[in-house]
Amino acid sequence: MQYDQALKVLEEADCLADRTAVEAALDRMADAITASIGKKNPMVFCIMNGGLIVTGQLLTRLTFPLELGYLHATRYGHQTSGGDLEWKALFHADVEGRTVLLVDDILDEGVTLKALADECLARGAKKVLTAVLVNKQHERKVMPGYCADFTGLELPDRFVFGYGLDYENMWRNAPGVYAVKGL
Ligand SMILES: O=P(O)(O)OC[C@H]1O[C@H](OP(=O)(O)OP(=O)(O)O)[C@H](O)[C@@H]1O
Ligand SMILES: Nc1nc2[nH]cnc2c(=O)[nH]1
Repeated sequence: MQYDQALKVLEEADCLADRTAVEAALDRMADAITASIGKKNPMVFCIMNGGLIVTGQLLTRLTFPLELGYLHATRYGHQTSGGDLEWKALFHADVEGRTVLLVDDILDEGVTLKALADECLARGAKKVLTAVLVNKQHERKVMPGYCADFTGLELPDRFVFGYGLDYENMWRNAPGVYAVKGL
């Protein structure tokens, strides 16, 4: 996307959660995560690329011992609807017997998070928990009622960007969660 076009996208977008709202959501998530697994010496996995900012900002709020790693899988690319999940980076850590926390930007249909959680369990993780900044509200989940263990924001069924979420690979850096005009 060209520079001017990208500026127009942000200008015309609807801000669904500004920086203050996102920060408050991250605070709430961190408190709930700490209460749940603060004493479990968990392995935390950032789901790349979208999970980068949420994971980073969440981690500075988690003041207990943990190990950090990343997984990379994608199913949207430049599209606004998902396809087959493609692994970009496979496991490089041993999760056997461990408590695992997967952190991502969004749970839309839940295909990505469920596949990664299933993979952790198949590799012997003792418990797998999931955390997302955004849950998109609709009835197309991978299983009825599928949701993350820790959710920051419940947002409507629109294509969103910012705080790690991209629109055509741009604006992951936008300082809020925005919905693309018309999408
Ligand atoms: O719940 P789902 O319908 O599976 O969608 C959620 C996934 O989609 C996005 O990833 P994407 O495939 O766009 O890759 P990216 O993280 O590199 O942007 C997002 O970061 C989630 O991982
Ligand atoms: N950037 C972005 N990625 C997604 N992946 C699944 N849903 C979305 C969305 O609304 N925005």
